[in-house]
Order: sequence, then structure tokens, then C-alpha cells
Amino acid sequence: MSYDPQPEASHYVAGGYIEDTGGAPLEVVYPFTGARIARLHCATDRVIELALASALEAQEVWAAMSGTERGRVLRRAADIMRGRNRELSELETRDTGKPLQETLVADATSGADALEYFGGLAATLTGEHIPLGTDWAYTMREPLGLCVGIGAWNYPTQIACWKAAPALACGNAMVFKPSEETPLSALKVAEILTEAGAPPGLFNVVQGGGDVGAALVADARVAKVSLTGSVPTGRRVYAAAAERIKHVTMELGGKSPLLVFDDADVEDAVGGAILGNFYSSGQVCSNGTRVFVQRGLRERFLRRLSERLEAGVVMGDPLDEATNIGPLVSAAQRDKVMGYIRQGAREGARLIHGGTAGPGPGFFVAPTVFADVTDDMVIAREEIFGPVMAVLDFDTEEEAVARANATPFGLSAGVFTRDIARAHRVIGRLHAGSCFINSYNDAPVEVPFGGVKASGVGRENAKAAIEHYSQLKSVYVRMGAVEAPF
Ligand SMILES: NC(=O)C1=CN([C@@H]2O[C@H](COP(=O)(O)OP(=O)(O)OC[C@H]3O[C@@H](n4cnc5c(N)ncnc54)[C@H](O)[C@@H]3O)[C@@H](O)[C@H]2O)C=CC1
Repeated sequence: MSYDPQPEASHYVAGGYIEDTGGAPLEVVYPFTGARIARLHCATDRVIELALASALEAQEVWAAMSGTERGRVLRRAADIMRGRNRELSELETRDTGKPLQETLVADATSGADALEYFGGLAATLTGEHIPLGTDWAYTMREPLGLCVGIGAWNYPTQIACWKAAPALACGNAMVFKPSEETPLSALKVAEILTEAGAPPGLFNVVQGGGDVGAALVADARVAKVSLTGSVPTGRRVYAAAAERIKHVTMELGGKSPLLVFDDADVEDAVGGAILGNFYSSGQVCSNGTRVFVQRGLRERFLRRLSERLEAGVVMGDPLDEATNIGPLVSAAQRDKVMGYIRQGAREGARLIHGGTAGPGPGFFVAPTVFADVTDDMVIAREEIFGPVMAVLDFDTEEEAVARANATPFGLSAGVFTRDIARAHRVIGRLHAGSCFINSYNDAPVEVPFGGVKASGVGRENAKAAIEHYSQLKSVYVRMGAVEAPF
């Protein structure tokens, strides 16, 4: 590591770092060693007020610029971010514990994609002309105003950019609160936007936990709240936003099904299940953690899965690029995941691989596979958010679809089969927002991402996100006399 992860100050407001040591201390721990790497302070009321006020001011300036000018700033930010990818990836690895092998390709790069994509769209956000005989109407696509973004700890840079890029492209300003577990990289996103030419205050970062998030959501000047987090938090934030009829985007948790039929390519299906359960040590909301395998393929699937885990897992120092499994974000998350593993064993699931914590002081959990899991087991019902795969058996397509849908969540779903008609038929019947055929967990910026049912409201990425950061104004234009009844 070539630099100190300790930022200049805790918050980024009005185009620069600010500190208020009156806020509760916020310790940042490297999940590989458990050692403190930075010390920040939670935002005080004063910091929150400064952030909101400066965002309101910046928004007016920003919205008055042309889409082309706004887009140029975002695309410049994308280039700066790509140029600093290694440094940003190392910081992300320190903050989250995710292997550098991953952060080099999935965090700042994904953030840069969002800035580039929405930078490109900014100039195209127009209304329409509606002819009505001699009269006519037109629509204008307007920004919402001041948006609040609240992040989870698994993809701090990506989450900040997936929210900021469409918000700013539409002419909004944002106050972003990262997860208190991973507060560092959003500050870099703010620095980069300033360097790219964003007006001071356009994108502010304030630190803190749920209370700081709640204060932002409650503020009457905030027009929209976009949260990435768990379903219980989503429920609270959605309710608070409803008090003032605010717009919301809710990217929440899941317990997604991955259906593997007898005719699937077993290597691809195993690969999909690995990507959909163990990437980022399983701390991915869209993970396909209920792997339904048709009975005829089950033993081969489990054998190849075990062999590939046995031969392929490199658990260790996340800054070593050979490492492909890092620690979980915190000791608390490790303990929670280990609790689920014990629960799975108690409920009678068959442990095929892993099941242990460690090694060392880091918050590791070995990639874990349970077979013979049944729908009623807790490990098949609750989001674990760790490297725990539940393999369930099924006989018929009808049965698999019904069981896959029997969950309050609906974020993602996948199907592995060589039968193209079945693939589309099954996907058509699954209740999920982000689906995959013979693949799992791809999330390019061009494709809408988000859930149905308890997994969320709204979509991130793609043109769909524009709908969630802008509103239409309709203007009726009468060309003739007004004929009033009296
Ligand atoms: N659908 C998606 O796109 C994604 C969803 N997630 C979900 O996030 C969860 C894991 O992340 P965590 O950080 O543990 O989630 P969390 O729900 O505990 O916290 C999320 C964020 O909300 C804030 N918060 C908590 N209470 C609040 C309140 N009352 N008002 C305003 N803000 C509040 C937290 O400080 C944090 O920044 C998992 O359930 C996962 O599935 C994670 C990544 C992506």
C-alpha cells in the first residue's frame, strides 16, 4: 500500500473535506487483520446541514447547465477514476476486505462505467411534442432536486457511482451516506467529481450510521432517497420517505434461486453457482443462494463443485492478487454467518464443503456448501450475506418454479439448461427483477438492475434509472380562444 487510507477529514462537503470532532468516533478496520486503518467522526447536525445547504445551492447551478456540459463532467470523472483504478482498488480492498483480484475489475471500474454511461445520456434527456389538432402539448424532463443516497458495505464505490451518476446526469445534486462499515471510498468519488469540474456541493459525503441516514431522509428539502441495504432498513427508510411523499429507489436483499436442469452443461452450471455464491465472499445481494439441482444431475454437480472448490479456493491476504476469497467485512458479519452454518447443520443439511471460520485474525468464513437442503430450513429462507450455498433437489420444472417463487424476496434468478425454449419459459415465470440464462450475476451498466416483491422498488443502471431521477412536466398549449361555460 503506497499511501495512508486515513482521509484528510471525515466528510466531503461543498467541494472539500470538513471535520467536526464533535461527532461520535467511527473506526475503520481492515478485515484481514482486524487493525484500525482510519479514524473518522460521524456527522453532527452542523455537518448534515452544511451538506444539504451546499447541495441545494449546487443543484441550481448544475441544473442550469446544458446536458452536454453536465455529461462532460461525468465522463471526465470516469476517465480520472479509471486512471486511479489501482489506488482506488487497494483502498476498497482495505475498506471491505474483498480481494484485490476482484476490486481491480468490479468496483472503481464499474463506477467509471456508470459515470461514462450516464455522462453520455445527459445530453439526450429531452421531452416530447404532442400534437392535439390545432392545440399541442409538450413535456419537459426535469430533475427532482436534492437526492439522498445511502449505501451498503459490500460495493462502496460502485453503490456511490450507481446512485450519483444517473442523479447528476438528470441535473440533481446528491448527499451520500456510505455504510458506517466502509466509509472511505465514497470520499474518493467526491474528490474525483470535484477534480472533473463538478460545482462545489454537487456530491457531498457525510459519515455515520442509521441515525445520520434517518436525519437525511427526514429533511423536507430532500426530494428523493435511494437506498441499498437490507429489507428491514428498506422498510424503515421507505416509511420515512412516505411521510413527505418522496421518490424512492430501494435496492434491498434477496434469497435468489438458481435452477440447474439435468441437461445443463455441468461445468457452466457449477461455475455459475460459484460466481453466484462465493464472489465477494458471498456478500452480494443478487446471489443465487438457493441452488435447485434436478435430481439426475445432482451427484455430478456436487462432485464437480467440491472438486473445483478443493482445487481453486485461495483464501488469504486480499491484497495478494492470487487470493480469490477474502474475509467478510466485520467480525459481527462473520459471527452471523457462522451462526447460520451451525443452524444448517442442526436442521439436518449435509455439509459438503467448508463450514469453518478462520484462518488468522481476519474475519474469514470458508466457502460452504450444504446439500439436501429443504425449503423450510432457515438457511433456505433467510438472506445470509456470506459464502453459504444451499443445494436443493427437484424433479419437475413445474415444481422448481413454484418452489423458487415461494419467497418474499424477488431480486434475481438464474436458469442453466441447454433447452432454449425451457430457459425462456422458466425465466418468464420466475418472480425476479434481474435474471440470467446460462450465467449468473452479470451487472453491466447498460442493463436495468433491481428487484420485485420485498427486494425493492425502482431500477438502477440503464435508461430505466433516468425515470427514477427525473420527473415530467406536461405543458398544454391552446392556440385558439378559451371557451368557458359562463
Ligand atoms: N439490492 C441491492 O442492490 C443490494 C442490496 N444489498 C443489501 O444490503 C444488505 C447488507 O448491507 P448492510 O449495510 O448490512 O445493510 P443495512 O440495511 O444494515 O444498512 C444499509 C445502509 O442504511 C443505513 N441505515 C440504517 N438504518 C437507517 C435508517 N433508519 N435510516 C436511514 N439509513 C439507515 C446504514 O447506515 C447503511 O448505510 C443486505 O441485505 C444486502 O442484500 C447490498 C448490496 C446490493
